[in-house]
Amino acid sequence: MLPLVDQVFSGRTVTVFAYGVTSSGKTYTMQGNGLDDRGVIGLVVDEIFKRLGAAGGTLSMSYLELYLDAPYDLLVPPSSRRKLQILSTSSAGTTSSHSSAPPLSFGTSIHLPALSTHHIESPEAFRSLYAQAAGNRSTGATLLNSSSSRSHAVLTLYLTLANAVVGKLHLLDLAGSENNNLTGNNPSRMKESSAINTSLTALGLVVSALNDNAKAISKAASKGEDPKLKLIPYRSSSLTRLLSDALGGSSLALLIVCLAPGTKFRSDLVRSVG
Ligand SMILES: Nc1ncnc2c1ncn2[C@@H]1O[C@H](COP(=O)(O)OP(=O)(O)OP(=O)(O)O)[C@@H](O)[C@H]1O
Repeated sequence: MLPLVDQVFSGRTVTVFAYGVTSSGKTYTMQGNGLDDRGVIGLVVDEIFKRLGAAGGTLSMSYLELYLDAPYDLLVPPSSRRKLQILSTSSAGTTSSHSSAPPLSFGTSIHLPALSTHHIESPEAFRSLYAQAAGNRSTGATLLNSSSSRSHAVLTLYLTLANAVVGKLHLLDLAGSENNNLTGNNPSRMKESSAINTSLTALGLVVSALNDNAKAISKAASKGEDPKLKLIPYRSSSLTRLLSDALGGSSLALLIVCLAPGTKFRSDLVRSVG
């Protein structure tokens, strides 16, 4: 993780995903279990604050969930919960139905004008805000996990350094891919499961198209030709749309694959690492 924090401090956009079948430990990996057993999020925030002392600068956060493919702000009280609008900036630089981007923008071409951002003064302040927000996340019981995440959670840390460098870190706890025969899902859980599986497929197709394009570019370069590039299907889900700036280009991503033990997860294991 430390090299990725270096990259955020040099102004890159970095994304860390926890991916895997339901109940494989994605939430545990990302958020840990208290101060003595910190997950990726707690460890990264502590590291950023350690470095901020020397570099000078500020840290802010936003935290949203994608539930049934729609974004909701986790940092507002549940009573104020409403679906957020995702706006795209056209190539001409104007935002459809909005003229200017918020100062801390989710992406250079994607904006969520109503998404709240919060300045964080210390790791303790972060922990308090994060704990409240994590409690607002949509969870439900399945046969495989009594507290299964029914949404993708996207925590974004916005770093603004004294030297004007701006870096961004997305930390994603993806909802788990699900086999309804194993989870014993009821009809509403099946609707959630279908949205989860559809968006994970969309993410896989984006990554696959990016890899194909990278290969096409290097093959064409070796022959001195122009590469034939595929259209990247960012618009096929809210997840890939939100992350369109973070997947590809000069951005970096790390996929943490969580594997569940047991023969019943064999095919999921093969798919996850394939
Ligand atoms: N490495 C680990 N050490 C100890 N407990 C773990 C570990 N990984 C997971 N667990 C426990 O296993 C259970 C399921 O883990 P978790 O909720 O993180 O799975 P998940 O992949 O996020 O599931 P879902 O996709 O259904 O939300 C939790 O009770 C969690 O505390």
